Amino acid sequence: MRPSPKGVSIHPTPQALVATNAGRLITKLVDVQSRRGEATVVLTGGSVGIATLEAVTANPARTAVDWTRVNFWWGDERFLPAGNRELNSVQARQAMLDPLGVPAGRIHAVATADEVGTVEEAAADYARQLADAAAGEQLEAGLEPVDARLPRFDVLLLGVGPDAHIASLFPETPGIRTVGQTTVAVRDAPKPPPERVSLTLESINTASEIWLGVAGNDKAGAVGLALAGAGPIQVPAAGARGRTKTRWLIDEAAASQLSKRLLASDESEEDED
Ligand SMILES: O=C1O[C@H](COP(=O)(O)O)[C@@H](O)[C@H](O)[C@H]1O
Repeated sequence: MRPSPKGVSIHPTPQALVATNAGRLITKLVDVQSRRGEATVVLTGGSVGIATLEAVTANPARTAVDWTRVNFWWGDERFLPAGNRELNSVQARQAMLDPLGVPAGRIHAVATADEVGTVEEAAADYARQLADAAAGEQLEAGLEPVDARLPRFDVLLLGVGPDAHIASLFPETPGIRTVGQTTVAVRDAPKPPPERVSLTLESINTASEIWLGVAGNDKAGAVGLALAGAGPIQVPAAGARGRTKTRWLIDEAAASQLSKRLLASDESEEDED
């Protein structure tokens, strides 16, 4: 890995990127579990997101995590019938949740299109699931909430689209502008399928750590703009900010449009931990 701007890790290949991300996730979960007993992760769909889960499953260190005590949520989901292979939850189950034996009660998926009638109902149901989990966490574990409507998210994984979308928050759309609610129903998404459910940006930013995993030349413009400080309505990825840490975990191709100023900045350093 080469020296990078603060908070950015640049890996030579997508394979190196996902292998390293998987190792980081395992280490993070071991750390949170040793402090708190259980941990909560928000998953993403997309190329790097799912490959990272496959790499966790393949990593011998996975056995250091108690997978029966990790809670899983999603940053977004496509509104499709149960079992559809385009569902982020179906891909995650196949890549990691099923092979690692995560109990069903720890998996908090968005309702599918055959469970509820509309994408708005699915978004409302997801908000209720989140609020119920938050209430349970406060009652049972006595955890001080970051936001009373949401459980505590230890790590929230995000992919970034070529248009700089994160979760299902696309540039210049109502979803990225939504405030005052934890989830949002998305219609007319520019990337298929058009109907989706997403956490809002304010929900995403309650996470302790946000890790943006990005690979490929087609994402270089989005990464360059986000790290140059663009506005979140035009460049949603620019708006993701973890409470304690925001990590950009990217490959050389995705880093190819980072500004020279950023790469040469005094903040340039070897990535910590
Ligand atoms: O549709 C989606 O796309 C993004 C990015 O996916 P990628 O394949 O371009 O990496 C993903 O983060 C999101 O969860 C997913 O629903």
